Amino acid sequence: MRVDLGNSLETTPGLTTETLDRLDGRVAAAHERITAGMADDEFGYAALNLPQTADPDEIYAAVDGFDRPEAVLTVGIGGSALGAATLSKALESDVDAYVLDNVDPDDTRALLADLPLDDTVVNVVSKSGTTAETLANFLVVREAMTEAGVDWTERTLVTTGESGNLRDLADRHGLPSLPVPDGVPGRFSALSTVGLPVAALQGHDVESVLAGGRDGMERLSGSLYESPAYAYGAATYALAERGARTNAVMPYAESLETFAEWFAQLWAESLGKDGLGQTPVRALGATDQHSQLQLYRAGPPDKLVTLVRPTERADVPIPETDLDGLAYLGGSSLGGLLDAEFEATEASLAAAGVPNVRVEIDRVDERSLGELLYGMEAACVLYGELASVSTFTQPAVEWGKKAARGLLGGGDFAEADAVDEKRELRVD
Ligand SMILES: O=P(O)(O)OC[C@H]1O[C@](O)(CO)[C@@H](O)[C@@H]1O
Repeated sequence: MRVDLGNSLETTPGLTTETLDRLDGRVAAAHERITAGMADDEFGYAALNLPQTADPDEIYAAVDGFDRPEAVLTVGIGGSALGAATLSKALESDVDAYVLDNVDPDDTRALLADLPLDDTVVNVVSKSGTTAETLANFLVVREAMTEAGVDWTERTLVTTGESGNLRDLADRHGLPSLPVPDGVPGRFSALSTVGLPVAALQGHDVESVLAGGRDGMERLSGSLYESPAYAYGAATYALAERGARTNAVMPYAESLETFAEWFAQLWAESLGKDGLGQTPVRALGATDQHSQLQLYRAGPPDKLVTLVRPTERADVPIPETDLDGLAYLGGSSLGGLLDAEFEATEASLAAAGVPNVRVEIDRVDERSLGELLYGMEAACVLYGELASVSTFTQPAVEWGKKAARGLLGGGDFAEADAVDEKRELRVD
């Protein structure tokens, strides 16, 4: 993973090399805190040890009991689904990967109708084992399998904590199961038993993903000038402090679209605390040049754009053409056009004084993905240290969970009562 901060200097909002030099002292102190937390496997900081503590053999052993399936369906939500989804979106496989991480009846019905239920492994993941959406979806999937005459106990892998509904289910039915890593919040668990089983089922090299994570670990240092992850974390923090309250993450690769979704949870749930934070926007290049770029260039000066690309990619030639005006495309290639668009967008933002940061990986493969995921996790931890927020908790999400549970009769919660007090101004 390589980071180029050049287009965040002298922009609006913007940084200077003096700013970064001053910040580097705080990065050194933050790095000391981070490494101490890693050394003690402290809650949260333990996530940054995963490339060394995750055991590929444990993951392979858990999935080896399944014949190579036609499809794998992940039933989970948030960090329990997005790490696996990022890897399966990015890496090609002849095992189709699906994710059920919402409770939309139309979508769920359509998905179950399409799935080869007798040749699908259901990968149900919940750290807590109590998340309503995940458990509701699992009950629906289990019923669908039963109605299709499929023995769901033969096709289900459970990844969950030491206790809870899912652990009880796995124990009761003797299901293959994996633990979740201790002290790791879900959004930081991609490089673990949470995010890697799908990659193993799809035939990807889990050890290479973890090796990429170790590459990222080795780059952590006491200076932002020596660590791409810390450079990104420090620059995004300093830009937020100066008004860049939005960070549009815009990968120029369809295979990295879900990475932007994974990043959004990591950034929002870790840093959105105490009235602070930086709003992650999921964007995609070149598509969103024709959708959001107008706002990024000519809207309020409150944004940073993170442009991500692989520097090596397979390509597709654009045929020569005799169509007037299109000759410049003929003989080029789609990858060449995409890279030209990347560089043009980057320059376009700079010309408008909009801060943007370039993040590049060699190619979209297991090792580069492992390093990218690890690098963004480390960047997030550093940002949290600099901002002095509680990076590894997410208390604000609990209110809504209690309200929904109360509305469904799952307990007596004041939050559910508050739903009835909604202020109305209806326009029918
Ligand atoms: O893995 P679990 O416990 O089902 O939680 C799923 C997701 O829900 C959250 O706890 C937020 O509600 C996320 O932090 C987490 O990734």
